[in-house]
Amino acid sequence: MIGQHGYIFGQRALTGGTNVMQYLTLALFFILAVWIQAVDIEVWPLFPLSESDREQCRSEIYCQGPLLATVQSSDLFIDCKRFVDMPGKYSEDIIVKNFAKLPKNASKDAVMGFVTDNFERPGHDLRVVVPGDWIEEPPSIKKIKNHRLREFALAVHSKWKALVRMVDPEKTCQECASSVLKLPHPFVVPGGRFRELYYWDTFWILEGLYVSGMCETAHMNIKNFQWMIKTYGFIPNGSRTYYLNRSHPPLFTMMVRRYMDQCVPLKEQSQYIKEILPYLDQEYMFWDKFRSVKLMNPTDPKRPFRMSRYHADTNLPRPESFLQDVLSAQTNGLSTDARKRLFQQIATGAESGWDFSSRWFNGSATNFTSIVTSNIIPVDLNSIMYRNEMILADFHDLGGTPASSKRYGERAQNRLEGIKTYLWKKDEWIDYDFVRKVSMNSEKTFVVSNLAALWYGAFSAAELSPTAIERMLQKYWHVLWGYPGGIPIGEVSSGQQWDFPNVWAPIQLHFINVFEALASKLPDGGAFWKRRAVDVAQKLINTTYCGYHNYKQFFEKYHAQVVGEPGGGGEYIVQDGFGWTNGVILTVLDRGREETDQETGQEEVAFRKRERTKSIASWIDQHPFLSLSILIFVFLLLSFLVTLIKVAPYDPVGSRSMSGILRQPTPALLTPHIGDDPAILV
Ligand SMILES: OC[C@H]1O[C@H](O[C@H]2O[C@H](CO)[C@@H](O)[C@H](O)[C@H]2O)[C@H](O)[C@@H](O)[C@@H]1O
Repeated sequence: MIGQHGYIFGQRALTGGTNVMQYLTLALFFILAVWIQAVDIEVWPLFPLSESDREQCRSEIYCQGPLLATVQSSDLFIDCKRFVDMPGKYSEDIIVKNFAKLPKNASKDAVMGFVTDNFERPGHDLRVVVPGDWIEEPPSIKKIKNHRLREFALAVHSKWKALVRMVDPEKTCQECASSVLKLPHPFVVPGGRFRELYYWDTFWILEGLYVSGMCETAHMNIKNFQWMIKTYGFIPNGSRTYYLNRSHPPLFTMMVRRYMDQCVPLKEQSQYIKEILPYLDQEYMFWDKFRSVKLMNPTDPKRPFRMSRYHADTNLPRPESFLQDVLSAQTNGLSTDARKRLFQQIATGAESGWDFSSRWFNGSATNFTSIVTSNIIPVDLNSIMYRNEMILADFHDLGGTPASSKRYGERAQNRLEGIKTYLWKKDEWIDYDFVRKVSMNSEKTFVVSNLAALWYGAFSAAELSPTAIERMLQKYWHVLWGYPGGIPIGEVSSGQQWDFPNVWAPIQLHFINVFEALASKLPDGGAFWKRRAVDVAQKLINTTYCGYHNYKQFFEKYHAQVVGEPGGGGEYIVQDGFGWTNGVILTVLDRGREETDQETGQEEVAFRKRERTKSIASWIDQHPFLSLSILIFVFLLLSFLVTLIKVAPYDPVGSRSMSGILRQPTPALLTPHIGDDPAILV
């Protein structure tokens, strides 16, 4: 771009008559352009936005102010999110004026009347769309031989039709108030109360879409993220104005990498990288500029470690959980400043995606005044950033910008050393509180993020051998394999949703990947770890399958101790849908085709037998008289045959006797059909 400007300038300079000054200016521009390319990463973004430029949520309805406070404090709905998802029937100005007409201390009924008069139901400004690339039976699902699992996968696959949304401009007037971000393309929502696009959820949703053969829908989500980066300079938590002051775990670069591998033909990949890189650089810049903390490097103080933290840009209650946040502050009688700090820390907890977890508290997780998310250097976030830096180094290399590639490589190396210095504790990684300068979680209660560096490969393979990883995993045997419902998020039971006993599908997939990768690195082929991966996969399928059969729902989280039961805790009831659960189920079923195939014989035979029995039973049910007549007829026939055998002369050879014939095994019956189930021999 800079080169292009230089060229145009040069054209004008040449046509307007050449002079030394013009050449000098041209040369100066050229030098500037080269310098800009060479200095630090800070100058890369294509869409530079200063702190003050960055759009904040200023809406008096959806973000802050007396209207929001009055409606939410009136406790009209079970879930505060309901109100901030309601589009207005009029513009914000008109609604605010209508609100001013309400008397001070208006009754609950009066506030409800105001809401009904001025707002539509949540989701009114969104349209459900059936994605164009959705087909009844995608080839990869057809290939699942096990009948029940195939049907299960199809049930999950059919959920995409209910989870894809589009902003619907026709439903509301142009200037009507709404918290919806006007995404240009269709997007996949998690489901239930989550009616908008969610940043990190989308990673696992896309994984499921690949199994469903829906590259186009996956691409639409990616393009929406590109639009967000261009419009806001970063990717918010979700596509609502009230999420504009925080992001989510930064998985976009990894999503793009996977999308490219899955959907972009090899010969188009280098062009695709060139197109997408400015967006990835910009996202990286956001995290680097607004979420970095420099930590002392003891071996080289001039080269501090640049580590990441979560840090929401607000000190107000979260609009979608307004009452909870205000009550947390009130019950603890906090000063104005302390309230602001509390709200900032809570919103930061939401940015982490783990909202909420005992991980973020330096006291009891039931008392929000001890939440310190912003003060923590989290293992998972820094592992994600490390992986992003590695991918960006690779992309710049492929995209023909080796200097940038080198800089990202150096960043990755710096972070790796930082992780080792501050987070690594003998045989796991532990979050670090850089304010108090202590490791979190001093009681040594296990939380799965202590192994998150394994999920993203953020450790030095030279220093951590496969055997050391095996030891590390075996130490937590009771958590990783001790529960029938899968791997719980940790051992602490606090009542928060990112604590025991909740099992989250994405975490199961992380561990399946780790065990598979470990197996591939072991000299004996890693049969043991392959089995462990299958074990986790099997538990995920068992619990989601039973959950679906018992409740006809795909839950957002499950219970570690009771197969098929939803998880709980936190500030809203467990949701049905559910984007990332569906994505992980499809991925696991697709990958585990080998394993499920081995069981196909027995499974299929047992299934068909049950189906046959069921259909015979239902036929009898429908034709009671006919069935009775057949029964009497068979009885009479048998009695007649028995009498006949009794009176027939004894034949010692047996070849022609009835009983002899009945004993003759026919080759067809001896050949096990599908599987060796003895049931088929009858
Ligand atoms: O409304 C409360 C919070 O809800 C979201 O968090 C939870 O759901 C998200 C969507 O599935 C998920 O990404 C997150 O990990 C969950 O904890 C939302 O992301 C929060 O910002 C919000 O405060």
